[in-house]
Amino acid sequence: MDCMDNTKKGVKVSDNSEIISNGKTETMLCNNVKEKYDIVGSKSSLLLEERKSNATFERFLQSVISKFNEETSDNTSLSQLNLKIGFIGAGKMAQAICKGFIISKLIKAENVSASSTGMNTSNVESMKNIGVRMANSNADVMHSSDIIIIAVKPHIVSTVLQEINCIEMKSKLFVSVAAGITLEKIEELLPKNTRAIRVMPNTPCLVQCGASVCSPGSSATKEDCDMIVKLMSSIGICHVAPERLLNGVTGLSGSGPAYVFQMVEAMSDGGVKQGLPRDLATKLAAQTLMGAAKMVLETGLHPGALKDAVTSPGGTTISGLHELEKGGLRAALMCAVEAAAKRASELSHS
Ligand SMILES: NC(=O)C1=CN([C@@H]2O[C@H](COP(=O)(O)OP(=O)(O)OC[C@H]3O[C@@H](n4cnc5c(N)ncnc54)[C@H](OP(=O)(O)O)[C@@H]3O)[C@@H](O)[C@H]2O)C=CC1
Ligand SMILES: O=C(O)[C@@H]1CCC=N1
Repeated sequence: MDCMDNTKKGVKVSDNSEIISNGKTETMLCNNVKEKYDIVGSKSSLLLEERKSNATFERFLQSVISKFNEETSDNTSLSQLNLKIGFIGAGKMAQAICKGFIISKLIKAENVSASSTGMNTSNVESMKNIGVRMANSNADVMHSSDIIIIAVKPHIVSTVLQEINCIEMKSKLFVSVAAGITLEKIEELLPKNTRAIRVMPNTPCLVQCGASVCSPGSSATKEDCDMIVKLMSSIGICHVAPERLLNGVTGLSGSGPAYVFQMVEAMSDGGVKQGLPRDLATKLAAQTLMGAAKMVLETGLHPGALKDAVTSPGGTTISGLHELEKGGLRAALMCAVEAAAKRASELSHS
């Protein structure tokens, strides 16, 4: 979606599968309007000039500012709800979401509980350190929460849902982040008409830069979906999409951080081979990836156009790009998304 277009609001999964965001400005890394102004106004101004007049730029800034104000008041009203959130599973994804919510100040740590097997004491300690109450059982989490986030491995989901099925859950909203586990399966394992939503998040939720997509179940209301979009948007971006796209989302943004971590590691290795100290090489690699990603999001320009702007005729970059082509980087990334999506689909049938 073009970042100039901040006028779309509301959440819906339309019949023709159009995906509409919550209207939040799609600049994950900038929660601060001043920062947005600085970034758009300086670093990428040359690129912006190619496609935007000053008047358009002003409109863009205005929309960013009003969006920021709207988001702030939205978050305030949501935090006033004093929502009680429970995590069944206290591992990597639960911690990323949970810490993200607490850092965003949308949810108070004292309103969060979590359960786990208890065997991984570092998970327990990590949750306790951020002020989350570790419950004695999954049932305890259920009783003390309005929204229950299922964050166990996919093959454990059935066991957990069967275990808690006996509890009164009319007033509860279920959110599953488990890869591949369909809403049909989740709804089948819960009492009829239970409100459920599937979300595919990613670990950068921890640093408010998550990319999430959610699909509402058959009994979830628009209000339920809006609430989850708002919650997940407090820790990144969140779109609503038909469930049939979720395996693809899993292959792209769910698993994607791992692909990028490998790229950072490999680029850092390249720097070290050129004699750079490891710390500096890793920092430069990560900052370069972040900066490039931010330019895609902030300018709305095609990544190919941004690539061309780095690449001087007969210069250094084209030599590097040629090597990436020879190594099949683009095909490898496409295959990675495809393979991970296929695996998500297998999980739904296992
Ligand atoms: N990691 C990621 O990047 C992403 C993960 N997901 C999904 O999130 C889910 C969790 O993955 P992840 O956080 O990586 O996995 P982890 O292994 O880190 O966490 C799983 C958690 O479930 C707990 N657990 C296991 N059995 C039970 C049980 N019977 N009752 C309660 N808790 C239990 C574990 O307990 P203990 O702490 O004792 O081991 C652990 O805390 C998966 O379904 C995955 O598909 C989705 C998007 C991204
Ligand atoms: O690897 C996995 O199965 C999970 C789901 C998406 C990211 N991690």
